[in-house]
Amino acid sequence: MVVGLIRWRREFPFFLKGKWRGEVTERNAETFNILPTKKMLCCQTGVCAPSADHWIENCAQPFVLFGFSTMAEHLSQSELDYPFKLLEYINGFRVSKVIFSACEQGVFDLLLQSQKSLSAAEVAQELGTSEDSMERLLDALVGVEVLEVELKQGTAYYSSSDVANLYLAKNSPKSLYDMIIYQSQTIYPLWNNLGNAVREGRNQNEKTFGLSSEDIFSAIYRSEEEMLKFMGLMNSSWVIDGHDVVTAFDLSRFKSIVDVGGCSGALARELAKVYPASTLTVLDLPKVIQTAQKHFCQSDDTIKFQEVELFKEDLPAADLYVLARIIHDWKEEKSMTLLRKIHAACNSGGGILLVEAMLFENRRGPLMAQLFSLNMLVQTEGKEQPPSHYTHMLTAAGFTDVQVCRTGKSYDAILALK
Ligand SMILES: C[S@@+](CC[C@H](N)C(=O)[O-])C[C@H]1O[C@@H](n2cnc3c(N)ncnc32)[C@H](O)[C@@H]1O
Repeated sequence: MVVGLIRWRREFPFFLKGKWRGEVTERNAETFNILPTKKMLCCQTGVCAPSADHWIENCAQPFVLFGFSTMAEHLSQSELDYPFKLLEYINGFRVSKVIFSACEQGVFDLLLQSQKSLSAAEVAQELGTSEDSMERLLDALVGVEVLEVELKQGTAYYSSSDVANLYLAKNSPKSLYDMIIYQSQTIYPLWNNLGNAVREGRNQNEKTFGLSSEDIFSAIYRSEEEMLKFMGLMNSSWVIDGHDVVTAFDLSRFKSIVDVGGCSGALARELAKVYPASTLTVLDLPKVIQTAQKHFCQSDDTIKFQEVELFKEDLPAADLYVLARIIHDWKEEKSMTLLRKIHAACNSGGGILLVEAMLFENRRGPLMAQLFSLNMLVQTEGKEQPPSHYTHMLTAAGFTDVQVCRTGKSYDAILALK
């Protein structure tokens, strides 16, 4: 038993909500440096943590959840008595579907707009659904703590939680609606063929959508509607993760920044907010740039867009190249070609920032990155990697001074210099 962690748990009520029921054993303590004096946890995989306080404030909570709750080999005695966590995982797909379905039906938007709690009959009538089915859906949403319920004279009245209003309502500035729609309508069918992907070792675009598994972006952009949905997915990630990623390092010395494969421009906008003295240019395929300009541009945009076929055309010179979720799409040789090309185009004294969900070196997590890697299997030709792998690739492409920063959220950053 590790005293430091027990103290830490007492101080963070979040951790006591019953989400994690495992004991800390010597073995799972190995995954982290546990610092009893600081009463905090820190990853031991060679990453930078600016300070203990930074970890406590910014990193520790989700990090710990993913780290500890997924180590099957470290299941505690209580988990052996009754497999709470295992059952939660086994039913995880149902929880996802409850949230997906409620978003698709417009439940969260209706509850936000109504300004008062509504009965299942009222929600069903407004949304044109079966009353009994809607009541079950609303109850399940209460169970997963995104709705609240109150009984008045035997009738249940449902209202949104703050979390639902902020992240699940379609028009909230922090809405994850587009992410949910893509997960529900594209990722979920692909994951239905996960077993096949594991057997065959390749993506499931052909089996799922009848499309060639060779050209991954032709499959992803198979129609204008699919392209918009994918771009919406990419866009919504940076609404919640963008700030942490762009402030992982001080990038203010790079006066010209190019976001390579920058899609809707969401991450470039975050960079522009934090580094207003730098110019920001988004490079992407012509049809993506045109769609970004048509559907994602904002009136106060300072970012520029440029159509480039990354593997066929020259790249513009710049001080910093940002590659967010690019390397994880491709086979190693193709990624190396791109990294070498960027190194050649980069101004001297410039650099490259890789943004990816990075695996732990010891292979024990984070669960989110492990799941993303399986997602790369079913949809692309790439995979997620630990920092040492990216470091090796960057060094082989000619970059030096590689620094890694774990944000403690879904995406991490690596900066290297020319
Ligand atoms: C996984 S997405 C990442 C998007 C963005 N960086 C982000 O993190 O939100 C990969 C991006 O690379 C772009 N891309 C793929 N192949 C490309 C190519 N050959 N030339 C230019 N861009 C390409 C895609 O259009 C897409 O925007």
